[in-house]
Amino acid sequence: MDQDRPPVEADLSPGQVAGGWRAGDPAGARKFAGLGGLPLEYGGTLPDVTIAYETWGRLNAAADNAVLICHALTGDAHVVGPAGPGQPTPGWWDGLIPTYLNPDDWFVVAANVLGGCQGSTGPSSQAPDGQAWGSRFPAITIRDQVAAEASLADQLGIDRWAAVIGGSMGGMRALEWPLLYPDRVATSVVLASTGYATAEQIAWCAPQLAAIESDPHWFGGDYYATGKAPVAGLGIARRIAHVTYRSEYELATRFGRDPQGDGRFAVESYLDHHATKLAQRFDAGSYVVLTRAMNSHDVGRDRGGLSEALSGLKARLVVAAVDSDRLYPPRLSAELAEASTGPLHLVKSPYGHDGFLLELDQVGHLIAEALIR
Ligand SMILES: CC(=O)SCCNC(=O)CCNC(=O)[C@H](O)C(C)(C)COP(=O)(O)OP(=O)(O)OC[C@H]1O[C@@H](n2cnc3c(N)ncnc32)[C@H](O)[C@@H]1OP(=O)(O)O
Ligand SMILES: N[C@@H](CCO)C(=O)O
Repeated sequence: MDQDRPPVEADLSPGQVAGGWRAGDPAGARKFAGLGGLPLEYGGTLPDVTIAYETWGRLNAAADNAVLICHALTGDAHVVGPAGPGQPTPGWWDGLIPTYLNPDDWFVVAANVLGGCQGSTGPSSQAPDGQAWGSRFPAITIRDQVAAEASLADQLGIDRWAAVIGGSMGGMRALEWPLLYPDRVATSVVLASTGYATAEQIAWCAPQLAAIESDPHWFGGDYYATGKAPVAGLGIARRIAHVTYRSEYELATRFGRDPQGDGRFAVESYLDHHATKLAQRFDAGSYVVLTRAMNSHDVGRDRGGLSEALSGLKARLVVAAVDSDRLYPPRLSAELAEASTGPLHLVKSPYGHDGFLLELDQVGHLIAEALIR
């Protein structure tokens, strides 16, 4: 089998989850906050919630220099790196700190999202009975994820964020923050995101969920104790998703119809590579839970619709779209800008949705400008 193709079976060592971090792994720069029970939007309370986070800089005496960075679907708290012993990996937004967010000025916080697999409570975490939550992990929403971040902010002594910044799923949280907590956010920066998951976004997620859930090693979500993991299904999900993260133009000009010696088109090999990489670092259960949370996203829910929800927004909203983004097309960001009566910023990029991660100079300048008080 080609080494870039995820194996059909992943044999795991005892206690290991394919991808993802587990208690006992080196924490590196990560810190952990025990939040206790978290009431959930759909009802019930998730007990013993832990949120993993990293910080850069210091909270000033006025506690008015705190900035929250919200990661996207497969990101984590490690925005930039390396950041210390046991943390050799680069971050997913390397260069943002200190170039555009100087820790001499700002206290920057990034948390692994609720439902994730990089130290925060998710389906691979232990439930009170000592077994992994697995299929028992409750359905969560973007609002639940923001509520967990608010509880973390309480623990850190942050009453109000100078800015909450995020792209894609992180942008959903950056948008929900000032709606759930109007007095706790000065500025929200929402990148390559939307006010609600559209039919097409939900549609792209459907085959991804089906791929994972039909993997013979999924076991209804309770694979954690089996010694196997649904890496084939997760890899298929990533291949589908990754095409939506890039533009047709980029794929055409970068890969064309180039064949490889092994019979694959270059673009097939590229997708295989990303599938393998994700399966090595991410938990399929978290992928499912977080995908469903994104599908639930609708800031207009129980608030009279999008325009009504945004009409009373107290925070300043900075909205930016990537001009070549086919997953979160600029028209969705334009709706946000219009409803909040602000401008729509366009990031110029050939890369598509991932442009919010790759066009660091444009995005960094936007963030730095948004932070000018
Ligand atoms: C260290 C960590 O894992 S931290 C991870 C934390 N989370 C995240 O990063 C999530 C957000 N990140 C992402 O979504 C993506 O990684 C992005 C947006 C940063 C990727 O953006 P890009 O820099 O454009 O990478 P790109 O899509 O071109 O992929 C490059 C990889 O494809 C490989 N590749 C390129 N062409 C081919 C090909 N024809 N066949 C096989 N592999 C290929 C490259 O060798 C490279 O491999 P590497 O990443 O193992 O070094
Ligand atoms: N490449 C990003 C895209 C999701 O918006 C991620 O994997 O998190």
